[in-house]
Amino acid sequence: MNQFPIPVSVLTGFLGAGKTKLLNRLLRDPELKDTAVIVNEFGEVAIDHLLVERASDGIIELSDGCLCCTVRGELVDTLADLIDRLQTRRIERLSRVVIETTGLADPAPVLQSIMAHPVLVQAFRLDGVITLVDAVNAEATLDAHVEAVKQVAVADRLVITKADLADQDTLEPLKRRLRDINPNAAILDVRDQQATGAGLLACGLYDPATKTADVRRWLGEAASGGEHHHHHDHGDHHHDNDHGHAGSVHDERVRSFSLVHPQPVPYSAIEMFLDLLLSVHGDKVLRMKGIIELREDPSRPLVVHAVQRTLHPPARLPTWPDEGRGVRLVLITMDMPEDYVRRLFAIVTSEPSVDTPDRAAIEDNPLGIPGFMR
Ligand SMILES: Nc1nc2c(ncn2[C@@H]2O[C@H](COP(=O)(O)OP(=O)(O)OP(=O)(O)O)[C@@H](O)[C@H]2O)c(=O)[nH]1
Repeated sequence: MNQFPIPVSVLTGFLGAGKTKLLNRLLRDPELKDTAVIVNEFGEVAIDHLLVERASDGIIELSDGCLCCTVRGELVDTLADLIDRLQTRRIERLSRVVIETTGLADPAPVLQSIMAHPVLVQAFRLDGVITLVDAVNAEATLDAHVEAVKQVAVADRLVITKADLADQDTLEPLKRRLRDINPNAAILDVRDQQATGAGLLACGLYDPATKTADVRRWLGEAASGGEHHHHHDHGDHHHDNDHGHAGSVHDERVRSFSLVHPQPVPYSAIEMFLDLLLSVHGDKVLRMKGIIELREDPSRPLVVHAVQRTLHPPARLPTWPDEGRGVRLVLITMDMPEDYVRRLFAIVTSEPSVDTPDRAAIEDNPLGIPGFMR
């Protein structure tokens, strides 16, 4: 019997970053047996022989257009078709799906099309986003294209390619810039030993077998509890390296911050927070992940995970991955009024805060929170 839900990895990265080359290598990895790869063909980008050879094994290529827009419907059909093939035994087993997006794509709509689909969400779970960053061109690409910044911001893993071609002095500043945009993603070099199929693709947001370490990693500093962590607060933060890579105007729009509450909360409070946050400012939430101690069932943490407006069905972990308890949320946002988010969080977790209405008042009138309509 096939195991559901099937993990889906999204492989992204700007034009020519090396997605196809990496995918071809990974497909030779025995750990990626029974993996289906969905590649969108765009323009003249050809699929390597290896992919073509494996086509009879259930690899499905999208025929035209860009995944994020015109092929979006087709991606959903393709995933539905995979499930149909499994059920009719035309495919024996499917252990993972990898979606390679076009270089120009904003990955969020791709993720959303899976997570928001009522049927697909039962069969698939988003396992993670792997973003390739071309060491030679990344700085210029990040300066010029907000899509590239978003690709970095939503990643669970950042994989640097073409370091063999790059001036070695540029690598450290590039890594610093990536860490500034996305402090919680692991950064690897594509030549690293651990850049294997499992090492790269299995991000394990929910899988009880692997997720422990990952929950710690993606929670980053929030996992150590207590202190709010706040990136990009200091205007000169980008200027403190020797090479003057100041980060582009796009970088500045991306913020990563944590919300921490030391106590368990009722499910209704978390539900209200997420509802209000995602309905009003959902398109500014590039990514949100969190682990929550529920008052109703404190021994099994709730893992929540959202991409823009879409909240993935929350999962329960059998045990806590570390010492931390309470609520820890990490948000990666673009153009988000952070103050609003903090106030909303303080209200629903009923922390007293100057100038904010209390929770009962919010339940009566959510429009009463300052910043709600921004
Ligand atoms: N030297 C070197 N070349 C690389 C590396 N990764 C990719 N390349 C080369 O870069 C070119 C582009 O690689 P692809 O794998 O086609 O890139 P892609 O991201 O799939 O490109 P698009 O589909 O156009 O977005 C190819 O010629 C690769 O051989 C690397 O780490 N080192």
